[in-house]
Amino acid sequence: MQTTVLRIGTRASPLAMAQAHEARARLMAAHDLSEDAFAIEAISTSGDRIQDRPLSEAGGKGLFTKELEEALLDGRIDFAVHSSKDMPTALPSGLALTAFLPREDPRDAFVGEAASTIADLPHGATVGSSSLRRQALLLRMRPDLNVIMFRGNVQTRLRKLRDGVADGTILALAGLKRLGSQDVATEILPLDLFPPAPGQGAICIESRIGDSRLDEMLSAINDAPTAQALACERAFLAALDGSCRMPIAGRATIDGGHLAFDGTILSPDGRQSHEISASGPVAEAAAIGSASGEKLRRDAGTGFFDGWN
Ligand SMILES: NCc1[nH]cc(CCC(=O)O)c1CC(=O)O
Repeated sequence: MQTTVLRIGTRASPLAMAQAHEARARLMAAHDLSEDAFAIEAISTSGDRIQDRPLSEAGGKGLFTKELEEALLDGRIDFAVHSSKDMPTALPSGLALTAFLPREDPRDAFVGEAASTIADLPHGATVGSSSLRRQALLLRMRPDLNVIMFRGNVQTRLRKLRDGVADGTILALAGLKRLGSQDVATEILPLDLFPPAPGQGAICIESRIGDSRLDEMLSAINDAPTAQALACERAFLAALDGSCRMPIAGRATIDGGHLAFDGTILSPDGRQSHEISASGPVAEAAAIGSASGEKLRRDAGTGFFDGWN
């Protein structure tokens, strides 16, 4: 008989709940457990509450994770389920990312009202996105576009589109798929034109360091290639001091024991960019990521990073 209930912490948005359910389903399958073995605790975060300004101004990524991490450190939950893309590179001491689920499609999708593709949007059309990366990539493709801030969860953004607030928006295909809403995508954006954010499409689990019984359970659902790719992407971000304050794209792929990484940094207007491609053995995933970040930092020069804030 199951005696201890594992408490899963998650944000309350429909996408976050879908991710928590996926993590629970994988744990149930791996360990032959029933739903009763888990309790899902939905926790509201500052990132969910702040809707009136870009998160890059309000304090960045940690806004989606702070309250979950406090619950972990207080022992109110046993592990938290996150979108890796939302995770800061530095975690509070005592916590670690202990498992990654197999990565979903990392591509971005365009959801168009006025046209079904970015290329077909009328001159000067309005596209909503609060992501600095998506804003810069949009402007690189179409400098004529009027890019406006668009906050809120996936449903909120889709409602704003229907209300005519913008002619289109960009969302992660992974999120749309997890919500069963991939049909709203009118164009799947190619990786070379629209390189994804580090971590995009990968769900991660954060827990207390040293919880060995939990670590053993989680190791059964950890996807090694996703974990290796994320070690590289997060090291890249850390080397660039990756906050939400500049447009950064980065993606690693794993083929057996080999890792290939592509990274891009852009100016917010999309006019300037620096790119890197690197590869090597997966055992060096983090080293490849940080060397790539440092190389881009040198290529761009310090002015590149200071000029936009
Ligand atoms: N900041 C919101 C967020 N964090 C992760 C995803 C998508 C899902 C994923 O990347 O796994 C989204 C929504 C979006 O970008 O459309």
